Amino acid sequence: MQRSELKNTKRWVVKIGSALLTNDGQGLNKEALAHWVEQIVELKSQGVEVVIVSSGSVAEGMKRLGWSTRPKVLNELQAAASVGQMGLIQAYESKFAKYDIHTAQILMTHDDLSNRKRYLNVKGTVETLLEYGVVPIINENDTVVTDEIRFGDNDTLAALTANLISADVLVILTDQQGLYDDNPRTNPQAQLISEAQVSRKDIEAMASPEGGALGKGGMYTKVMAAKRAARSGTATMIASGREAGILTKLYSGQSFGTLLVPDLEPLSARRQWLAGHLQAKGQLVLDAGAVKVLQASGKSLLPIGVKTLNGEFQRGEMVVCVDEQGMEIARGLANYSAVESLKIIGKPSNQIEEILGFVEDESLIHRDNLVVG
Ligand SMILES: Nc1ncnc2c1ncn2[C@@H]1O[C@H](COP(=O)(O)OP(=O)(O)O)[C@@H](O)[C@H]1O
Ligand SMILES: N[C@@H](CCC(=O)OP(=O)(O)O)C(=O)O
Repeated sequence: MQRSELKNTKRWVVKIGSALLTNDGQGLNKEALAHWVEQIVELKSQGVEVVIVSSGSVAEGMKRLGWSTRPKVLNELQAAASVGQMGLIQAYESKFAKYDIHTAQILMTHDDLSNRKRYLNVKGTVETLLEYGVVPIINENDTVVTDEIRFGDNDTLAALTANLISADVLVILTDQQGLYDDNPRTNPQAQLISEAQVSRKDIEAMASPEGGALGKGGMYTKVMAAKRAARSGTATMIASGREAGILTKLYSGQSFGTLLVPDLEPLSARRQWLAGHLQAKGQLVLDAGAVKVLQASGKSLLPIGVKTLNGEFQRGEMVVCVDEQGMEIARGLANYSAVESLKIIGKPSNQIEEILGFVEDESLIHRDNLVVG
């Protein structure tokens, strides 16, 4: 994708980060919010469907409750989120109402998306809202998630949303001009990267997880979000929400921010869902031969190629496959529970029946349920 092609795109996810929305902690910046709404209305008039992923509930809640530092206790964070979400949605709803556009609040958790039925349900709802010209406004359902299962940052949620609706473009608006070759907060000499292929390994190292006082994930989660978004062929742009008219400038192909081009083969819709299924229940450590086979041929993973395993997974649950150095190679759904798998790893598949007394499949993970990379 080139910048000049952006004006032919039809479906955008726009993520607006906490750092930006709240001017790094001064409560919701309603003037700026009105300006982004105005631009989204302009995009809609050009035929672009837009979904907003908006942070800011915790920051706005903190301001409403008179708290000056982000609480560490989960229940306090959740309380702030539930208070602040009211202000956030109210602000979007009232700004869009001026243009006779309806908004819809969608609060999601990772749990919702990892359940296939609920995932398809959310997808259907968002697509229906878009058909009716409504602007869905998505945030994490902060009040119900616990530390272990929360996304935390909204970059990941925005990328999964882009996968969910096969968006053409994911725009991540933040408080910097884009991705720099080093954190500009700590290195004033850092240079802006205007464009990069998403598969470039060095961009991860440039992006630090250190953000501002209220942002979560820094630039690292934005680069990882771009990689994730590329699974649905979605191009990502990281840009400054402080730049006047940024969304319409990007749409018209002007060179602002960082364009991360999806140069990887898009995955099928089901594989995207599988890959986005973050809650792995276990880990399989593969030998070098199995690593090679998975990477080169897209074949199923046989028990003989697994050296050890960790975790207490059941049949059908997600497991991560790593090499002997601990690097993730693939992830997929296990055909056998951890207890059963322990008995058959390192063994040829024709011994499964003798060992377990039954055979679910000759593979530990079938290729249809396996996502490599
Ligand atoms: N390589 C980099 N380029 C740009 N910003 C970076 C980089 N590495 C880290 N950052 C930091 O990431 C911050 C943005 O992330 P974050 O604070 O989480 O904001 P948001 O709430 O918009 O997600 C920037 O303010 C900057 O300090
Ligand atoms: N769900 C949280 C957002 C978390 C967050 O700050 O994310 P990010 O904007 O990616 O730094 C909120 O609304 O406050």
